[in-house]
Amino acid sequence: MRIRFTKMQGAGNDFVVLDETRGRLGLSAAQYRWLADRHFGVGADQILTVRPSPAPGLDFEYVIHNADGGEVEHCGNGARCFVRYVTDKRLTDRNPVRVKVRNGQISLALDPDGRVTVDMGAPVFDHARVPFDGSGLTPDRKLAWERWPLPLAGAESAPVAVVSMGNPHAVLLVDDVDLAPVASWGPQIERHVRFPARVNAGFLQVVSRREVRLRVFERGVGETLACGTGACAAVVAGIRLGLLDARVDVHTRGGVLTIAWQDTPAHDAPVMMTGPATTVFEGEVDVPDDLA
Ligand SMILES: N[C@H](CCC[C@H](N)C(=O)O)C(=O)O
Repeated sequence: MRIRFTKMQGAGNDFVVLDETRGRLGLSAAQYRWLADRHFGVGADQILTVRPSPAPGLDFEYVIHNADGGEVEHCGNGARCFVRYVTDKRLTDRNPVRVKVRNGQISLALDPDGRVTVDMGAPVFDHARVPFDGSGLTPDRKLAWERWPLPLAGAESAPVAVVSMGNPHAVLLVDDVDLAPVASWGPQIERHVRFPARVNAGFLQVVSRREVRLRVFERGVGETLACGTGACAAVVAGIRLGLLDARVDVHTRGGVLTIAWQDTPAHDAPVMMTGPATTVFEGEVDVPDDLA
């Protein structure tokens, strides 16, 4: 099947963007995997699909597939590229743009300086909705909020803060992200039995109350250069742990994201994320129809 696509990136998290506003492509999980494959296909961390509005008051539907072909609930860096795409392609003249994601809706705005600000919605801490199974574990409460000692291979346990941004995140504090056990702990945490839907694993280094460094081993992908929802989850966790102020610059390996969250007694304020969104190239490709 010959398809047109647009290659984009937000802080180095890269995407193949597909336009289904004039009809569905009907791609399979194997075809999404092929598109994301950096050797046999185009290459991307996620595949983003633009679909027409599913309901009044919404402008588009935003569908996300990880490189492993699985559909997921949310992608923050992808949301910024989404609004850049629909604006540059003149699919809308609205700003902000309201889009439906799997678990709700979000608002995306193009800023005058060319960056993009996304209302990422409120974080979720209810373990059943992450989902996370903390049964039988005793949380560590040395800081202002709880961290759960996730049993890993050997005698190790990873003290994780658990938060959902629509998609699940486990956030660990590390002294230096460059020395963090991302390659060894990342896969163990991603597929840990206590995260029944798997999880994105964030390694957070607090530089100051307004500056952090972050690496994320993403569910369904592996380590990416940046993770937007991971940056939101890490800052929210850092604020609840009492370590961060309400507005934080997150230094990722692919660029800087600015996250703002005003914590309240109900912890239900929306998280605002600002960062770059860039079109790299346009292309056409023949996607094999006979993939296993
Ligand atoms: N790997 C994530 C989806 C993409 C998130 C990330 N690329 C972002 O910018 O938020 C998951 O399985 O929940």
